[in-house]
Amino acid sequence: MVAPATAAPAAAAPEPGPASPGPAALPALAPVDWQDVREQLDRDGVALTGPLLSPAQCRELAETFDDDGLFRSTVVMQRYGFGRGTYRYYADPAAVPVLDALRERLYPPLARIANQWAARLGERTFPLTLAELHAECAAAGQHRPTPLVLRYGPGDHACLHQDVYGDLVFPLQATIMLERPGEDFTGGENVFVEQRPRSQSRAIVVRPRLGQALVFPVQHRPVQGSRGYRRHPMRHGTNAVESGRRTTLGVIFHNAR
Ligand SMILES: O=C(O)CCC(=O)C(=O)O
Ligand SMILES: [Fe+2]
Repeated sequence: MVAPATAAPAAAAPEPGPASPGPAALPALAPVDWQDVREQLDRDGVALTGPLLSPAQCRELAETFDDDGLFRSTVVMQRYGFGRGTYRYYADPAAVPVLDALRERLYPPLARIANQWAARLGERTFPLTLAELHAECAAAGQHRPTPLVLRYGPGDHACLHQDVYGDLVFPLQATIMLERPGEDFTGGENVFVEQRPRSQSRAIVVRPRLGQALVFPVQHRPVQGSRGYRRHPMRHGTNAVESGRRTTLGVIFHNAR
């Protein structure tokens, strides 16, 4: 179980930013304690940040769900056996300022964690800018943006899955809670299952609050064993919503084929 992070550590210095915060200024993103994220990932396989987005920014993003012009495709999950509920892929994430700022600012610290994992597992490393990652995706035939907004009503849920969209997979992703658990909806917890080689799998349940991000592995994470690091495959999903409306933002960094 991951303890809910509520307040930013007092010692975190604010990042320099524009004097008048516009929608893309993300003043609340500054105090992310990346060392804490790293430690949570190492310990639990999943990390919960402090609030990254203001309630107004969450509302703005949740409202994008109803703007048909913003999306390249819409997936009704029950049609594919993915669960129940609807998600929509943004046609151009850069056209949504809060989303664009969020992924640009999450990517470099996540790439540093990804590269530490790569060293542990003997895997490839990743560039430190999203533009370079996307250039590599394009060279691999992966052109389509993957950030998405998901909406669930009562009974809706997401089956356990991995967000792999091609050969090039950036190993970490984030999900941001855009509504208030306990107020806007009940149920709908984020669920993770970690497969432990030659052992029983472990389930993790997390309840992010409004504006908080969950950071977790797309496919697997390195876990220290007696003879070096081993891969623990992980899948994620969403428990059924009991009441109300639940909207989240999914930020996957690699593009799709
Ligand atoms: O419903 C959720 O919060 C999980 C969404 C998800 O699968 C994702 O962000 O990749
Ligand atoms: Fe997902």
